[in-house]
Amino acid sequence: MKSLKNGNNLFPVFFKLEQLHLLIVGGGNVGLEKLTSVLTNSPSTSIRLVAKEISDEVRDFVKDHPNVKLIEREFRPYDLEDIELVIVGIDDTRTSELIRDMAKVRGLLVNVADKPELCDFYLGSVVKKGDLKIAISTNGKSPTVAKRIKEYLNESIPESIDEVLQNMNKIREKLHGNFDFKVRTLNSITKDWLKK
Ligand SMILES: C[C@@]1(CC(=O)O)C2=NC(=C\c3[nH]c(c(CCC(=O)O)c3CC(=O)O)Cc3[nH]c(c(CC(=O)O)c3CCC(=O)O)/C=C3\N/C(=C\2)[C@@H](CCC(=O)O)[C@]3(C)CC(=O)O)/[C@H]1CCC(=O)O
Ligand SMILES: NC(=O)c1ccc[n+]([C@@H]2O[C@H](COP(=O)([O-])OP(=O)(O)OC[C@H]3O[C@@H](n4cnc5c(N)ncnc54)[C@H](O)[C@@H]3O)[C@@H](O)[C@H]2O)c1
Repeated sequence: MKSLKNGNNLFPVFFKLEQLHLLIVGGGNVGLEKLTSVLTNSPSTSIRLVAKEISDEVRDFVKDHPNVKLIEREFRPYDLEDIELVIVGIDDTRTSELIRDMAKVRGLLVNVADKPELCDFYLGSVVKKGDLKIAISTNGKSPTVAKRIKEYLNESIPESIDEVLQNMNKIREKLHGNFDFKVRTLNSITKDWLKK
């Protein structure tokens, strides 16, 4: 059996994307897919979307999002100005590589959709229940399996998990005493959860 150590070495983080500036290049199927993923999670993210042709579906999807600026023309290097993250989803690998190189010179983080070798980060499959969010990665091995695990978790985690989170948060805020005491109390309240 392959050593588990050689598995997924990606480091998961949760970006406060609504505080960052995102450039999306491409306004077709893939552009729409990535835009959907971003706006579903972080609806008020500042997004500049540049594409030679922007589909009606993309236009329709962003019509209630004044934070998304659509620019219908070819990508130009100055599109990278004041940007922190870049997602490229165009039907032109050579140009994708050029955009990636220009972005790297500026120290930006880049995802070229469906081109793992050009990515600094991958998008994950996401489960959301109120304040709970779980992001799934298969290390690029099978996005389809990531989607299936998302569906499985969506069905098996009850919506009421958010109530639990809100209640725990209230208790957490009311607890006085030193750090050790708080940690011990919160652990003891939750210790039998999964045994029920
Ligand atoms: C999670 C999700 C997020 C999102 O995109 O929003 C996502 N892909 C999703 C779906 C999906 N994508 C593809 C299919 C068709 C079936 C198939 O090919 O398997 C399906 C399934 C479907 O749509 O049903 C095509 C595909 N995707 C990549 C390649 C290239 C390659 O593997 O070499 C190809 C082949 C292109 C070709 O053939 O030309 C690569 C990547 N896709 C990733 C993310 C990153 C790794 C995530 C991970 O570690 O699992 C990574 C590495 C980079 C990135 O794009 O960020 C989203 C889940 C939606 C959900 O949750 O419902
Ligand atoms: N559609 C899918 O589900 C899918 C699945 C797997 C892989 N892919 C691959 O992903 C890539 C994109 O696919 P798609 O379906 O989104 O294509 P698409 O034709 O729907 O969209 C491509 C977009 O890129 C834009 N574009 C091209 N060159 C540009 C440039 N220089 N500057 C700005 N915009 C530019 C086009 O105007 C268009 O908006 C392709 O390489 C495709 O093979 C797509």
